[in-house]
Amino acid sequence: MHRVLITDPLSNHGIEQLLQAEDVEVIQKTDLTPEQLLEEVKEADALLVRSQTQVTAEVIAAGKRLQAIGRAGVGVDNIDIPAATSRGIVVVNAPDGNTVSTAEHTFAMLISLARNIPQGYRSTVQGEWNRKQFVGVELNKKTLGIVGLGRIGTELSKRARAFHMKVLAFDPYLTQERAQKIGVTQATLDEVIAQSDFITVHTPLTKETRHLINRDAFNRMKDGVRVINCARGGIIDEEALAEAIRKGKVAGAALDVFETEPPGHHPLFDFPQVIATPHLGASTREAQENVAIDVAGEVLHILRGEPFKNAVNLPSIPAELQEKLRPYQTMAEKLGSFASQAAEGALQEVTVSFSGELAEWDTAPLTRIILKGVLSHYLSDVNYVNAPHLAKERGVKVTEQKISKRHGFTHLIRIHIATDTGEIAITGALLNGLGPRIVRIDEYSVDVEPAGHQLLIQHHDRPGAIGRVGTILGDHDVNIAAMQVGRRDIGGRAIMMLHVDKAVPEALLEALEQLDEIHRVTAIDL
Ligand SMILES: NC(=O)c1ccc[n+]([C@@H]2O[C@H](COP(=O)([O-])OP(=O)(O)OC[C@H]3O[C@@H](n4cnc5c(N)ncnc54)[C@H](O)[C@@H]3O)[C@@H](O)[C@H]2O)c1
Ligand SMILES: O=C(O)CC[C@@H](O)C(=O)O
Repeated sequence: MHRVLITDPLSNHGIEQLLQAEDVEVIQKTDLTPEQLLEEVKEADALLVRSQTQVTAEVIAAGKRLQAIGRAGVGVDNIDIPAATSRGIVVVNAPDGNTVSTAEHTFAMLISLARNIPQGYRSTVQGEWNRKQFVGVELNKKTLGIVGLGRIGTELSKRARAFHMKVLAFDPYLTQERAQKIGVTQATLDEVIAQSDFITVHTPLTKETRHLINRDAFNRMKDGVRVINCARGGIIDEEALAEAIRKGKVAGAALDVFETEPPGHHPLFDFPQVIATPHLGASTREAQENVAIDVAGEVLHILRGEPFKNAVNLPSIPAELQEKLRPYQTMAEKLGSFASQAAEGALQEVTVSFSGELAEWDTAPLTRIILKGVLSHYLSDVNYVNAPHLAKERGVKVTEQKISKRHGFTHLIRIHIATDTGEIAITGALLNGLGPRIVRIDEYSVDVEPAGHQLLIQHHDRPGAIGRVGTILGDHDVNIAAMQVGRRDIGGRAIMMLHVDKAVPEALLEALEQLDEIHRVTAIDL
């Protein structure tokens, strides 16, 4: 039974699929104190949040069973992603579900700002009839500057164009072609700042975007500019904004998000030119149902070991590529595990080479799975989410290579492991009708199914060696299911690969090592 803890208000309709799932227990507890959250998360297999719950490294450490963290929304700045990745916990979000709602809220803030609607409302309901104080401006023919032309920025630009605004957009990933397609003018950040009558930000909050709109930016804006932030508090430097309003540079500001939330009585609220809402961009029935449905479905897939998308801490894999790579995934992990068990010494480097048809594909997901197989021999709690992170943390160099030439096989995966005392290379292939096979161990050709209990014996090629090994296994009641022998030269170095029916006892390993033609014996369990 999977336990899913939900700590922010989510649409029940959205999480219906979780509530109805027979293999899921849903615990909904909102407004938890940090201490209560640390207690509740201990037994959770998945944690679902919106933007209020702070999923800190401490919370993640307390969540010993956590496999997934689901964010019912876009921004994941309330989740310690590196801490989750380090623990191998997948973080998924719902990037599309609240796009329209937030674009509409931003546009509502734009119009409210232009026409002083909140101020007019407050004055009128207080019994005033002040028709001179709230004179506003038209949006028609004005310039809207958008910083961040992603999902929300793009939807907002459509609405601005419908009001005959000129739209300037700055986004490092915006192409001229796309700008023309959606009817905006691609601009630099400086041009947006200097030429816009209204400036709105729609970027994530990152170290690059924190205080992107700062004092220097305000000084370069048009007099009477109006600014909007429905993205994340902190993209606009609030102190610099207050100063720009005081100096008369900024005619108005509309804020849905704040550097600290809730903001309490924020100094900016003392300015009549400032209008504010409590992070309502995504607060519509439609958005909340969308994001809850999306993220609940993703979490369910993760808990059930099914394919999922929208992982924030994993590269997204196109469905077509997922289908291509799926047959190789099990083999990749087995090969990685075999290679690390066959290696001797402290792991230093892992080099993965793909040849044949595999060399033509994006094989990074397979490299992740191989790395999981390799590291699982040395570390517990390794999965393909944290494998690269754990390798890097331990100074293990990981290299991926593509080799176009074929070796008689339609594709090959070769894993070379270098340790502080030596190296070994294992090559595998997926044979039609036979499944995964190890076809080379170092320079020896073999045909080994990477499964069950294996014995890898490195020995000197000598008459009777095989017989003596067989006798010792028999003496220890270990039956041989299959056996492969490979050698370089007659009388030279050679290997035996034995597939045996049960785990190899330590006493058997010691007995084999007594034979003077034996160099090394390794038990490998897959
Ligand atoms: N107020 C709300 O309730 C609410 C709701 C949804 C999203 N948001 C916030 O809005 C943000 C944008 O959401 P989205 O769905 O459009 O995200 P998105 O990822 O689709 O778009 C973000 C865009 O910002 C651009 N960008 C990144 N760094 C930049 C920089 N330094 N300068 C200019 N552009 C930069 C990216 O290239 C991308 O195109 C989210 O990160 C989230 O924080 C707020
Ligand atoms: O959940 C919310 O209400 C806000 C979500 C929003 O900030 C987001 O980043 O998606």
